[in-house]
Amino acid sequence: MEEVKSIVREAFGESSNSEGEEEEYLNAHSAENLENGKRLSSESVFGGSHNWESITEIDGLWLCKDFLSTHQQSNLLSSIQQEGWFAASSSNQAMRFGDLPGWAVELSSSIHEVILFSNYAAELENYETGKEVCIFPQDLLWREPIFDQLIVNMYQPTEGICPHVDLMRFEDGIAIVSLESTCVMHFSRVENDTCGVQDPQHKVPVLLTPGCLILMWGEARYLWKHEINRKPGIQIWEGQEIDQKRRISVTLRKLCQTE
Ligand SMILES: O=C(O)CCC(=O)C(=O)O
Ligand SMILES: [Fe+2]
Repeated sequence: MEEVKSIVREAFGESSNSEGEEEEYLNAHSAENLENGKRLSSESVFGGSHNWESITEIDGLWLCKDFLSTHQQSNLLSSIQQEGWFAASSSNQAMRFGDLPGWAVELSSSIHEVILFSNYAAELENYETGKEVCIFPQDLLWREPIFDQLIVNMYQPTEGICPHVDLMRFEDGIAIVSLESTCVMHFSRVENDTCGVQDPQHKVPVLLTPGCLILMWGEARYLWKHEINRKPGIQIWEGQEIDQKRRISVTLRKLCQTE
């Protein structure tokens, strides 16, 4: 708890409030509602309020549906468009390593800030309820830079991505921002011969809505494959098939250090 407070102080400056007032202020502004470790609300000093959902079956998988406002989504889309990466119809993916475009650096900072506040809210909840909740581990949050690799994917309505675990040349801690078409991402456990009891067909669906952010770390990053199958008949949510349109995703990762 003290450690988190000192991190928040380091990032946002020393509060002139007394200890009690500071606690009261943060309680009022950052922690609201946690049901069985599944939902968490936090309001940052930047005025944004964010709701997080943990996918209970998968450790290290968090979804923030309201990460980007409609306005922020259109700004992000126009920054991507201005890169001119998708001007040729043959091109549907762009990758950058090291120095990322300004808008991607800003996006990374805003992911960092939102997690920082939400982790703080989670710590307050942990403190009060005795439950352990962590949206993104501190060592990943404070690495420098937080992300140094970017992939922007543009998918036409029936296109998606096959089941995979992201390459081991990337560190733990992956963030994906989803834009345009809503879709369902499915997670399936990496096959493991030593635990043959698991149903190989079992898939965990996660609804990605425009402007949402997903975080994958730990088990979610290493022990689960993720995929998006947008072929007819697969994109079903609550019994309804979701109409598929063009979709753009922004994936941020950190390359492993090579010595
Ligand atoms: O488009 C997405 O949301 C997923 C992208 C992805 O999984 C990847 O690039 O490794
Ligand atoms: Fe991936």
